This record gives sequence, structure tokens and C-alpha cells, in this order.
Amino acid sequence: LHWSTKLLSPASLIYITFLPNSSWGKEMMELYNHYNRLSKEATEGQEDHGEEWTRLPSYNRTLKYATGGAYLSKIIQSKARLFTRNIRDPGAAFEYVLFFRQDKLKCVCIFQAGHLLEGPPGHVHGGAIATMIDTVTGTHASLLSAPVMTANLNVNYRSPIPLGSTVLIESILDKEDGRKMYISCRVTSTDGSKLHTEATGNFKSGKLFIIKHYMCINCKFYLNNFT
Ligand SMILES: CCCCCCCC(=O)SCCNC(=O)CCNC(=O)[C@H](O)C(C)(C)COP(=O)(O)OP(=O)(O)OC[C@H]1O[C@@H](n2cnc3c(N)ncnc32)[C@H](O)[C@@H]1OP(=O)(O)O
Repeated sequence: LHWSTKLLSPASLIYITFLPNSSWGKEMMELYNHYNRLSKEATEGQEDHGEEWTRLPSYNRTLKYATGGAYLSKIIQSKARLFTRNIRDPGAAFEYVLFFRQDKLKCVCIFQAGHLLEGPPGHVHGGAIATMIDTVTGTHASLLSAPVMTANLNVNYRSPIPLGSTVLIESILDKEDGRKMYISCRVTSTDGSKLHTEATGNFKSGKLFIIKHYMCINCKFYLNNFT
């Protein structure tokens, strides 16, 4: 088992989920190893290693405590889980890992869609695809500045994704306009030959927004680990 130790603090240990797990197929593992190698090269400080990538830690919570603007009861807080990490059965739903390029202009997510994500028979539910797109592009926007909210997400479904398959979700920063970020995203087969989904998103961040929505005693934790 590998887990991310790079950005860990003792307080964050409870949020980590193990990556990879036994459900990961050959394609998922090969791609994971590929980007992990590029990430290691980056952290080892070699000079000529092409694109430098960093693997994001895998959490099942965004924040330990959400208070203030979020108005959550303690019970809800303690039970809250990140939507994409709330099923314990490995391989059943969203299996994914996210890497971002050092210049933060590009993110790549390797996503294996489990059997609980069925929409049309044998294929992935459009809402599950949109969820992953929102996760990747939203995380990308957060990396660029601070926690964000999705203001707008446009999704074009081009070809169905077979259930159980592994796909690549790549996001690119198109434009930054003050506190607004415009990010586009493509979901393709792992060799890039088949386009499954295209999307564009508009995300909003800002000091007031953070105070209103993310007021928390552990906000530093979030910022430290997602920026
Ligand atoms: C670890 C996992 C990370 C995953 C990240 C996932 C992120 C999410 O899914 S968030 C959940 C879904 N999103 C939401 O619930 C958001 C709900 N909406 C809101 O809270 C607000 O409408 C919010 C924050 C988007 C904008 O609020 P606010 O800043 O007050 O808007 P407002 O002042 O009217 O507009 C600010 C700017 O944004 C633009 N804007 C606002 N809404 C939109 C929109 N829907 N589409 C396009 N542009 C918009 C406005 O045009 C304006 O632009 P400009 O400054 O050029 O005039």
C-alpha cells in the first residue's frame, strides 16, 4: 500500500484514504505508476525530467470542522464525508487519483468507474461523470488560489463510458479573471483516442467567500493541503 506522506500533518491522518487499493485494474495501476514516477522525479529535484507532477493526497473529508457560514451541527460534521470518497467497498464507486503539474496549469485524474455508478445499462451515469468533472476542475481551481465554489459547469457527453473502465480526466486553466477561474476539461480513454466527455467550468474564490463558507478552526489545514 502506498499513501501520501508528503503533505501530512498528524491532525490530517484521519482523513487519508489508502491509494492504490486491490480493486485497481492494470490500466489504472500503469497510469498511476507513470504519473507517480514523474512526481518522484519532480521531488527528487532532477533538472531535466520534462513535465513535473505532484500527486494530491486523498482525503475523505474536505474540512475537519465546518462552522460559521456552513451552520452544520456537530453530528452532521462528524458524519460528513466527501461525496466521492464515501463508499468503503474498494472498487465499488469512485476510484481515482489526482495529479497536478508544477505550474498548476494542468491537472490529470485517473478514474476507474465502479459498478455502483451505473446509468445506462453497462455504462457510467452522467451524474457520476459530472461529479468527477466537478471534483477535478474544482480541485484544480482551489489549487490555483483558495477554496472555490462552482458557479457554472457545462458538460457535453460525447460517448458513453463503459462501467468498470479506466479513463483520464484532464483539466486545463483557460483564464483567470480576478476571483473567477475558467477551467476546461476532457474525459478520454486512457490512450486519448476516444473522447467521452467535454466540459467547461467557472469557479469563484475570494476572501469574503472563504470567510462565509469555510470559516473553520482547521482552515489552515485545508489551505496547506490543497494549495
Ligand atoms: C475536494 C473536492 C473539491 C470539489 C469542488 C466542488 C465545488 C462544488 O461543487 S461547490 C457546490 C456547487 N456550487 C454551489 O453550490 C455554488 C452556489 N452559488 C454560490 O454560492 C454563488 O452564486 C457563487 C459563489 C457562485 C457566486 O456568488 P457571488 O460571488 O456572490 O456572485 P456575484 O457577486 O453575483 O457574481 C460574481 C461574479 O461571478 C459571476 N457569476 C456568478 N454566478 C455565475 C454563474 N452561475 N455563471 C457564470 N458566472 C457567474 C458573475 O457574473 C460575476 O461576474 P463579474 O464579477 O464579472 O460581474
